[in-house]
Amino acid sequence: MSHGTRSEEPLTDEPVPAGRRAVVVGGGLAGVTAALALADAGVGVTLLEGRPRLGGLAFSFRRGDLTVDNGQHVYLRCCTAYRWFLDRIGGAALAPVQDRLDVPVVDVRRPEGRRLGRLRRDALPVPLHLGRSLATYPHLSLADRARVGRAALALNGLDLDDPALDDQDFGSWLTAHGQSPRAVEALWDLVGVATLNAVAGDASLALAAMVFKTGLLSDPSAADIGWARVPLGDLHDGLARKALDSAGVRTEVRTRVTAVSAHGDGRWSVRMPDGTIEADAVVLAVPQREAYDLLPAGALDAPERLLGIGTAPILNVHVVYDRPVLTRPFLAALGTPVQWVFDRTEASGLRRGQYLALSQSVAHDDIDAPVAALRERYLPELRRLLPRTRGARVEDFFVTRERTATFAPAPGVGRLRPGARTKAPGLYLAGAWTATGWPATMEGAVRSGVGAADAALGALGRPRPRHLFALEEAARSDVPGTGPLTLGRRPEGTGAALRGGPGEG
Ligand SMILES: Cc1cc2nc3c(=O)[nH]c(=O)nc-3n(C[C@H](O)[C@H](O)[C@H](O)COP(=O)(O)OP(=O)(O)OC[C@H]3O[C@@H](n4cnc5c(N)ncnc54)[C@H](O)[C@@H]3O)c2cc1C
Repeated sequence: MSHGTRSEEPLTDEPVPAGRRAVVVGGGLAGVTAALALADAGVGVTLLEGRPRLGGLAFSFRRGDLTVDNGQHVYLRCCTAYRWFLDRIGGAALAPVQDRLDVPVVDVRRPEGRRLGRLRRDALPVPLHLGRSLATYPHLSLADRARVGRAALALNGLDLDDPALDDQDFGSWLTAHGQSPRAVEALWDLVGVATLNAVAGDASLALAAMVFKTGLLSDPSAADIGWARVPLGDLHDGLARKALDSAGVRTEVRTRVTAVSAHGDGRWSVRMPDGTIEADAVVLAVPQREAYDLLPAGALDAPERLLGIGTAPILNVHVVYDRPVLTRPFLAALGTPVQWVFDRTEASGLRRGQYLALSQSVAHDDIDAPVAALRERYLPELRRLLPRTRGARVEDFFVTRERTATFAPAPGVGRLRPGARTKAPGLYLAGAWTATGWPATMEGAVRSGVGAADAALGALGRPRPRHLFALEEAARSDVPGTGPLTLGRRPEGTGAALRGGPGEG
């Protein structure tokens, strides 16, 4: 195989000049981003993906007449890199952001019955934009509301560049700042579990502070929630593929890379079951375990650190009812194992009834449970949460399990996440698990792809495409002197992605 031809048509009359060829391994959001960025800079790019589709951990599949997402994905207005990505692939209009943050939160445990609260923002400057919502949030006592305000201000005062933050857990910090177990459950974990895929006690203070500071306290509109109104696959596979094709990237799916090796003259060989591709730069945009397996000796000082980055599961419970049972696009729940519920009807193509997806983060207890047990657990909970389900018939019930949905954002994980550059010239790392400063999100994945492409373009002597998302360089690295791109400080406001974030009955 060589770059410059696709199966159907020649990409260009001009062959890509020597010294300007790159292979990107892995067609998740990180890899697609890196491939687009490199191709936009005039590099000849081959993108190799082991599965039959692009999109990595954020994909869709067919189940009868339904198009199902493997897991509900949402993002926030402050996810500027992911929004740039949506624009770049021509998908922004298909995944719009709500006009103004509005999250219905239903508590079903209260003695007086089911109670609805709202987390909303006003058109006021930070932090006043959340003041009214917090002051009237019915799931917290008056005293807790006042203490939450004080803790939010203290959180906002933390310096995200202080490496000591990553050694502490968020739960202990919250306790030390007067947060009651109820405040943790009804507010901090409500947001934190969905964004970090960990409860406060298991989360790095650095990552939690990053999420809350950027998502809630950087800009009044930062936490407005966006989600795809079409199947994820339409964006991350269909439109991404189109954009790659028109940028001249040669994309090979069902192509698993088995080895990556350096020639010694600065060039690289990328081996697949049916051949080898030569390149001047290689971006490994695969999960950390696969990256560890593919990294040549000496590429990182302590490659075993990659194996120290844990993973955390997310379960999605899918229920199709014979009638509408939820009147909002999504809701969050308290006092029940149900975390977030989304209306998936329109995006899935369902014509009759309503399709709900329950997004269950930190799903260690459920991830291996049989479907029958999950059905027995969740259907009664939905009857408590959504009264209209009580008279409705369940037409379909199934689950999707992502055992390694995210990296575990545990204290100390920051030290284990490598930057984009390796010690092997021409070899770069990308993936939501690399040192982006973000938790495992679509935003982090896109940022990492931009970072890897930036590093490769510098080495290849190619100018950065003007429209490419701008990350700021940060001087943190596990490879002294290489200065990889890490924390992209938000160019225009910022934030975090709610996982399982966005619908009341
Ligand atoms: C259920 C679920 C819900 C989520 N919810 C949200 C959310 O609401 N908001 C949010 O922002 N994020 C969410 N995330 C996280 C988000 O999906 C990921 O952080 C992001 O998609 C990771 O992208 P990536 O490119 O870094 O990695 P991946 O998506 O893992 O891509 C890596 C790719 O490399 C390929 N690959 C691996 N080895 C090889 C090889 N040897 N050769 C070729 N290809 C290879 C894989 O097949 C894969 O396609 C969720 C994830 C899951 C699973």
